[in-house]
Amino acid sequence: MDTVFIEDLRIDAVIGIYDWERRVRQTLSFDIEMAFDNTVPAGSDDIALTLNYKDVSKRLIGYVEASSFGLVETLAERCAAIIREEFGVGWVRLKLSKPGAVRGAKAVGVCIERGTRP
Ligand SMILES: Nc1nc2c(c(=O)[nH]1)N=C([C@H](O)[C@@H](O)CO)CN2
Repeated sequence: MDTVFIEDLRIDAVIGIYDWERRVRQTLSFDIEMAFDNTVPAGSDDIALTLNYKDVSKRLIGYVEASSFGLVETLAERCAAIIREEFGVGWVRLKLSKPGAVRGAKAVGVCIERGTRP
């Protein structure tokens, strides 16, 4: 299975369940793997035939910056749905990390897989 990936995409957002978290923006990190047949664009060297990681990144940046969910689970689910529905991706693995949220841990968060692997 081929993939297109986005690693450590950092986006600031309002996220969290505590009162103080509703008043600040925190940096989140996204690691994303998306199933895609890369032989098609490779055969023509045509950007239009790719799953364009810049387009996906820009869409997520806009969405996440405007979001204000309590749970990382909710945000991860919405982002996975955008990738699948708007970019025609059949399978996605999305890890959403909240760096520094827990003392002693480098990061905490969730990893979800949605859709069917080709
Ligand atoms: N499974 C989760 N656990 C926790 C979350 C979360 O979104 N999902 N959030 C928090 C707080 O917002 C935390 O990040 C503040 O440090 C706690 N646990």
